[in-house]
Amino acid sequence: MEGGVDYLADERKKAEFDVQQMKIVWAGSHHTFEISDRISKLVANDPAFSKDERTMLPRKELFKNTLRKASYAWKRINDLHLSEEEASQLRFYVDEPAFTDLHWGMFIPAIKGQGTDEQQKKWLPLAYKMQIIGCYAQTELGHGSNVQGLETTATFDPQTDEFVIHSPTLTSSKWWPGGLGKVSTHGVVYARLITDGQEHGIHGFIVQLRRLEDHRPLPGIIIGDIGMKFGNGAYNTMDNGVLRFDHVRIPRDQMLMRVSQVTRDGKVVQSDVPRQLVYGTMVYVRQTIVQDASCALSRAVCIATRYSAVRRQFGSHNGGPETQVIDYKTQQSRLFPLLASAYAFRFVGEWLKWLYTDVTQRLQANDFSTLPEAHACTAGLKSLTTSVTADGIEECRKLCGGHGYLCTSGLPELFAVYVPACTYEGDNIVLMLQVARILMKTVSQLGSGKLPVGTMAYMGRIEHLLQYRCNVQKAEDWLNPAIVLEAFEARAARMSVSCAKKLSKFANPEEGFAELSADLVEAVVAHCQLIVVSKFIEKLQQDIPGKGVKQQLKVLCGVYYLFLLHKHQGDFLATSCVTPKQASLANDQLRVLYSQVRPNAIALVDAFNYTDHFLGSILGRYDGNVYPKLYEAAWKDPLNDSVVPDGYHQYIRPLLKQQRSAKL
Ligand SMILES: CCCCCCCCCCCCCCCCCC(=O)SCCNC(=O)CCNC(=O)[C@H](O)C(C)(C)COP(=O)(O)OP(=O)(O)OC[C@H]1O[C@@H](n2cnc3c(N)ncnc32)[C@H](O)[C@@H]1OP(=O)(O)O
Ligand SMILES: Cc1cc2nc3c(=O)[nH]c(=O)nc-3n(C[C@H](O)[C@H](O)[C@H](O)COP(=O)(O)OP(=O)(O)OC[C@H]3O[C@@H](n4cnc5c(N)ncnc54)[C@H](O)[C@@H]3O)c2cc1C
Repeated sequence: MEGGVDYLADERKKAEFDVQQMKIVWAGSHHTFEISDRISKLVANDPAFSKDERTMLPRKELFKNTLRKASYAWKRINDLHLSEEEASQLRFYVDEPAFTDLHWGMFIPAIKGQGTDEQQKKWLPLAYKMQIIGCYAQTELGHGSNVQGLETTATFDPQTDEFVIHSPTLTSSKWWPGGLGKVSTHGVVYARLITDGQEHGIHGFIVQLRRLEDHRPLPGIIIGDIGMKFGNGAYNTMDNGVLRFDHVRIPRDQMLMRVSQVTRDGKVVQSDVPRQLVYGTMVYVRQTIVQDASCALSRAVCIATRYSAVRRQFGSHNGGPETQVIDYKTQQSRLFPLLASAYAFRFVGEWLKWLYTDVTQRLQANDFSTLPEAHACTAGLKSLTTSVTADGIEECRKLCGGHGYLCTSGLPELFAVYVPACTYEGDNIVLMLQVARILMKTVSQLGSGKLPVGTMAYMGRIEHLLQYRCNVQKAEDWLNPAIVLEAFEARAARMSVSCAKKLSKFANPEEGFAELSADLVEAVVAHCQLIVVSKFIEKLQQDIPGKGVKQQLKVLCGVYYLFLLHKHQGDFLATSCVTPKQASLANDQLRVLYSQVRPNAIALVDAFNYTDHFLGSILGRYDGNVYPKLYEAAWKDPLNDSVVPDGYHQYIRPLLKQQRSAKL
């Protein structure tokens, strides 16, 4: 068989819904669809943004190429007078981690969130025009998760009205900040504030790192790249850096002073905003990471789904074509839950963006009441969605068999770029434990008359949820969203209450928390899955136009929650939320839903509207023309530049000769 063009054309004819309308649902609105469609094509059609050789370039060339692309992207953004939204879409579709991610994604938000109006006025215009380039320098060699444990010091010198930034130990060296190693001129540096010999916790400081004239480090600053990271190409386009300070002086007004101020005489004055706002940039980025999870997962799923329709293996009858691997039930049971998860994460990401916007507006009006909810949701959902996505990309690689292991499948690089999302912006377990603390606090306050709010509101019905009995009697009952929601609520509530009961037996609550932390993480997973399920169900209550679109989303929603129910049936059974019979009925219904996804699978991934450039995968090509393109690409590998490889005369020939003479 030559290529698979016909298979995908046939597949597209099977779709039972309006794909164009689904594209709009996926994008979020007509407006965002129009922008992302236009900008993704602009990037795809510009050879300057080609990614073809990325996995083959040595680090120095790779990095220089990233600089070239970033600078060209900036030129295009200015030449075309792109809006902020269009510019960020352009950077997204260029699809190459770069210092610009940290400049726009963390340095600017840190100044916006933690700087006073005056500081914003001074620094933001420079940053917006990229007259300075910034990074977010928090993590150190010795501490990342434990932010309170950071060792860099910022000591106020009242004589000169300056802070002295210093790295007192090797472990206090800043280590990991993206964009720091080779590019940033400035950084928001997190350090321990000391005035008059007293410590006042961790604060952010704007520190110039390199001279604007010749890019050399300023006196007292040692700076460099931390070295190669996992995978070819992948995150090695980023200059994650190391930074040490030897008594570097900065003016007092370069401490970000929205949360606390240091006066001319060295007094620390707390403003009325909570100190947790120092962590605000992380909350913002965690929220964007949840949105990004649906992008990364949908990309892998798009590749694996298209290839599964092209690939045939076994099952030929009377010389007819073999079976498309997508028709194997095992393939469907691994692939379709990931497809459903991509949609689920899209909608929960949309909701989280709304929540974050709402919290930001409240903060501006000095209403801090929803900050704990924002922290819990961003931390929990960041952990859940990145873990599922990282595992999901690897599963998609396996779903593509041997060819998935080739760099030209796009999957190895996608995995290597994506997998640190489980670590950066908060290690997933550390963040889950943050949510666990909030859950336990909520449970402990249940009798006090203080009603839980937001995503914890279901805990307010604890008596009912503890007595709940699921009344599913036949498989189709599992299509009822009210039944499903209650089952997920009861499971999450019972797991939390069970942890709280065990905790209460410890004389020392901290000891108990440490001892039970693995169980607590499981309760948090149940709570976060409930959030995702409930936001998917809420989405279905909206008016969704387009023939068959809502119906397809209903099917995907069912796949999402029934797959979770099946995978975690141990939880549901152990907490007596469902009986073994009901769990078995759920699985029967899940199989029915898989067969409803099957004819629509290709159209459902087409709805992501990804260009071949963005997908970067021969297996995931829109036209399905896989084999000729794989064959063609092999010959482009530098190893095939010559028929006889370099090293033949030195290593192969002597070996063969030796074996020949041994025979003789
Ligand atoms: C279509 C769309 C596409 C979009 C595309 C966009 C693309 C996106 C891609 C993004 C790429 C990003 C590139 C990578 C960047 C990586 C950057 C980093 O890693 S940078 C480095 C990232 N580094 C990390 O993430 C470090 C992780 N570690 C931490 O965050 C903290 O150390 C800690 C939270 C674990 C503990 O902190 P500690 O101080 O010991 O705190 P305690 O436990 O004692 O709690 C005290 C109280 O505070 C509360 N609270 C806590 N946090 C927050 C918060 N954020 N807020 C509010 N509240 C918070 C807590 O609940 C408690 O409340 P209460 O009980 O008193 O009421
Ligand atoms: C690609 C990449 C980019 C990054 N970019 C930046 C950046 O731009 N700026 C920046 O400042 N930082 C950056 N970081 C650093 C990143 O934020 C930290 O690595 C991250 O927060 C995890 O911290 P850690 O390395 O200290 O992990 P550790 O906390 O040392 O984790 C090690 C292990 O210990 C476990 N563990 C730790 N604490 C606990 C606990 N209390 N209970 C149970 N288990 C625990 C963790 O689960 C993990 O398994 C980046 C990191 C990466 C990988």
